[in-house]
Amino acid sequence: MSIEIELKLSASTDKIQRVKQWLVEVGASKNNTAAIEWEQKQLHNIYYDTKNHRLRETDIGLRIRKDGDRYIQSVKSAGRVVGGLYQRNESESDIAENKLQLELVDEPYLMILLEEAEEEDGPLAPIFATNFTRDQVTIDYQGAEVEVALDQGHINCIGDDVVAEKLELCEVELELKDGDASVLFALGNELIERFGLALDSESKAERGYRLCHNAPEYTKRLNIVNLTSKTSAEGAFESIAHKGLGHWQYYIKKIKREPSVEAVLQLNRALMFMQTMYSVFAAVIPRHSLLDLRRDWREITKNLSKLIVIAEEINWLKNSKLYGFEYSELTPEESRLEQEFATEHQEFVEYLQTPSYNLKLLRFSRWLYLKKWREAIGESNLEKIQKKEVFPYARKQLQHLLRDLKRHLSDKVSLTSKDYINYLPKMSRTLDIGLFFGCLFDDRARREYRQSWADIVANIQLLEQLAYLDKTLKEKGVEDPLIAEIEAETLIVLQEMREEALSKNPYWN
Ligand SMILES: O=P(O)(O)OP(=O)(O)OP(=O)(O)O
Repeated sequence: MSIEIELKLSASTDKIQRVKQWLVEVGASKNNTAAIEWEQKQLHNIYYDTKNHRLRETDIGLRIRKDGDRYIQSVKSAGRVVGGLYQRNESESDIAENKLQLELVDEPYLMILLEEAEEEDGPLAPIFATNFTRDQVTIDYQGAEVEVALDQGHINCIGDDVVAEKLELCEVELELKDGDASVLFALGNELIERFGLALDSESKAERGYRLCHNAPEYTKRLNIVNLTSKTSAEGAFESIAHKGLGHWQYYIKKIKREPSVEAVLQLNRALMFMQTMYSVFAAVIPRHSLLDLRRDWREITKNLSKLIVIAEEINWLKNSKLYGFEYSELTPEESRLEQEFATEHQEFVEYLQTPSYNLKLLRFSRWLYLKKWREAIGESNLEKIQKKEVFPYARKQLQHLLRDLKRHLSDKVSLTSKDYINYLPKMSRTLDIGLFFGCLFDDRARREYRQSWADIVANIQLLEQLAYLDKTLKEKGVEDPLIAEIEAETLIVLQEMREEALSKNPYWN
């Protein structure tokens, strides 16, 4: 079993030709000898799974590749994707014929998973195929050996669970064969700047499943970060950053495919999550090492901001209907929002293809992958933060938050809708911090405690929705006393809820 480290960039046919030409020039001028040698292959790959796609669920890709006269069976784990950089476990074995031979998988753990899937969920059968031409060359780039593959072809479904017939493939893959992973970022940077390629965090297998797996899509929510009490504060920071970035990437893939309001709201969640992370870890990760990155994310946020505002308004109107607030006067407003959303969506998707966005994401991925903050810390402090335990740190942060909550939401002060709404971002940040560190504490106690605060947040969101509805209706010359009634009731409920929430013993004590 080996670990594959690979940077993937999406391209177009003409860009691929230009990349090819450029690599010839770079290769030749470097060695000062003859042109680099390209190898061209026709690769035919069939991906297997059980009928209910059990392997997909376990994030395993199983395929047989036909490469000339060779048949190669490979199993890949989903691993970790940072920007377009993939780190995956991979097991490859030559097989005599076009037939799975699970006993050849050299990682016992993976072999057991595959055999179990077959025993419990039926035979492994072909699901989809990728057929592409690969132009491949190994270059020496800044002292490292990098295999560059230019892939062009298609993904096709096999069988009857078909969504669409064919998906085009056109991508550049940079695989590190020897040397430092930082070189992949440098080469990726060059390819984005020169040819406008875009980072791609969706593997061929993922795309194949999307095309051929007719399963309903569910909303993936940001959930608790996986930490143990042995994790250092620095390690916790990394896990949280990966979680935030993973959420961002997931919904970027979705938004590139379709104009989804939910995806925009979730992207906003990812941005808030990462912002909170920076402030919570200010004592661990020096602020000055973050300046450029924060500026980058601010600019990305700016490009998404209009879409966020429209998505929120669409969402408020939709939710209001669920509460029974339906007004024919608002129908033109809804259509206007839908239209604006479509236009802004188009613009944002175009922005996602620009070097400006892709270089920023690459910079962040590089910083995270290569733990670049360490350079700003200095030897002695580095040792300190590596030894700093997360548990006391987490407690301190949670305690600090509670003090702030008590100050603002004490049952002694009476609060208006506006006060609550103004406090909402802070409340949401508080819940995120619970996700950062929750894993370190008793799960039941944590859930119970969190629920009281989550209910408060849900009610404040209702107030926010009512305020928007009221304002929009008034603009149309409509007044509905029911809105004020529900608002008053919600304020009473919130008063009781905060009394109860504040009286509970926090789970970290
Ligand atoms: O040839 P590989 O192993 O890089 O695999 P692939 O067919 O390019 O697929 P992926 O998108 O998983 O790298």
